Amino acid sequence: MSNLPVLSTSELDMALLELKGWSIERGKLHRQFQFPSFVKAFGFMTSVALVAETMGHHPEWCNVYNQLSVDLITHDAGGITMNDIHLAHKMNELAQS
Ligand SMILES: C[C@H](O)[C@H](O)[C@H]1CNC2=NC(N)=NC(=O)C2=N1
Repeated sequence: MSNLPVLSTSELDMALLELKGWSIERGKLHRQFQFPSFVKAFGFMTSVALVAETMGHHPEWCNVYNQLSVDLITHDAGGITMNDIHLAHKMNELAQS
C-alpha cells in the first residue's frame, strides 16, 4: 500500500527532465525498450522483477520478442507517484548495465 501523493503535472514535468526515454501516455509513465534479442529482454525483465519485488512496486509491461513496453502507475494511489519515478530510474540503470 502506498501513502505517497499523486504527482502534479508540474512535478511530473520536472521528474521527466531527468528520465531519459520516458513520457506520460494515457496517465501512466511510459517507456518502450528494445534489446538485441529476446533473451536480453527477458534477462532485463528478470532483473527488474527482483527490484520491483523488493520495492513492493510492480510494472505493467508487455514483451514481444526483443521489445518491451512498460507503463508505471501506482494503483493504490490512482496515479503516478514517486514510487513510479524511482522504479523508472532503476530500470534505466539496469538497461545500461
Ligand atoms: C499489497 C501490495 O504490496 C500492494 O498492493 C502493492 C503491490 N505492487 C504495486 N505496484 C504498483 N505499481 N502499484 C501499487 O499500488 C502496488 N501495490
